[in-house]
Amino acid sequence: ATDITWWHGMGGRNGEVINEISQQFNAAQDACHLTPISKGTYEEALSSGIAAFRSGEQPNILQVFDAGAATIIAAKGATIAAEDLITGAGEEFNRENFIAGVRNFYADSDGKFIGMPFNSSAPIMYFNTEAFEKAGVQPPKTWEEFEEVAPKLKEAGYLPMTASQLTWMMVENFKSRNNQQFATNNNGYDATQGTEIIVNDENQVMMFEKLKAWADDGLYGFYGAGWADNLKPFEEGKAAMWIGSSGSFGGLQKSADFDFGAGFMPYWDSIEGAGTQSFIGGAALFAMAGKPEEQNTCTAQFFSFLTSPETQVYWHKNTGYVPITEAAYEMAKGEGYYDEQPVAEVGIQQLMLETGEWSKGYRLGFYPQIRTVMEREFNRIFSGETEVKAAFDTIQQEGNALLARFAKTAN
Ligand SMILES: O=P(O)(O)OC[C@H](O)CO
Repeated sequence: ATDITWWHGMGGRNGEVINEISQQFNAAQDACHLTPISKGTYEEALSSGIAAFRSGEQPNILQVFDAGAATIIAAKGATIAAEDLITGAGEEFNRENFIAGVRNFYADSDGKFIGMPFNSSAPIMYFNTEAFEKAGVQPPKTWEEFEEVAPKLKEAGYLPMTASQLTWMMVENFKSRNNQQFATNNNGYDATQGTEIIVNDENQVMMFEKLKAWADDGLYGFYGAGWADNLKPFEEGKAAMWIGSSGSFGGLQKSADFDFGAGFMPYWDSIEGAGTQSFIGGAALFAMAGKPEEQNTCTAQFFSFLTSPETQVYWHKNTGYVPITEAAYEMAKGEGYYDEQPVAEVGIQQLMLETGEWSKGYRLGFYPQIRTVMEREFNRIFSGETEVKAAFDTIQQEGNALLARFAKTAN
């Protein structure tokens, strides 16, 4: 068999399911043998993959998260477009088979798939059913409703809300859910040169002033700006709501020992045109260049295997990532899966909400580094070291300096 390797950035239950689908691929045929290797976090997988490419030791497949899309797409000669790889290997491929929300994020300006969408997610609102029953309130659809119910949840003895990765939730998806422009040049899609982020605007600043005020009033718990910092109080049954990834559903089913439901991530009723879909989250798989043809053929076959309805539904059910093809979504529906597990449908429904002018996605170079600047400033906001507006002015300035540097390298 021809050996191929897949570097990824997943751990926990999702990492286990990656191993399971790799074994399923290996068992389904004899010509190729796939070895998945966890490189740590999404950030670590991206930097390891790029470093390995520079030294000629790249894997066949690299998982790259949404935030790293522009970086990997612009890395000259580092990847082979997934669509070219698949059709070149004689496999069937049709963009229209994919749900609308995933078609653009990892594609070039002509719609050609550069990355192969794999684990697509939405940031959703999980809620502890008993907390809402005890408080006698309904899960909020808007942040205005949150402001009404949060004091009652607090009175009932709960921390009303925590939220995962604030950059993803409260900046990127604040922009998408509220149909707010995130960057010039059509959110970065139309050009790399001259693209600037827009984050120190009135509405973005308002979101964080609210979060800070809610934190000061004990209505929102901030335990750090990173991925894993805020889930524990929800898992322990102390927080009534957690804004987290739909891709955390598989893990939560094992770790949360109580009934929970989910709804869409709230938006602001006060912002005109708000309530649009969220950006596609999660990651895609990139075929690294410089590999022998027989290995590329195996990579193409694995990409086809991954998008088969059976594999997609297995992945969806075991992790919570959304089905990325219409056929897989229909298969899950046809099996009655969402009657049994309505939480599992929330992510895909949120991705299928109305498309706003600014909800289709973003393409920003060095964006993982911009997120790091944001995280530093968010920690300073919640520790009281800086005012919200000043923090976002800093993010705007440092973020745009990073974008300008990226534009030079992409020249
Ligand atoms: O936790 P995930 O995999 O849903 O990813 C969330 C973000 O999109 C990653 O940047």
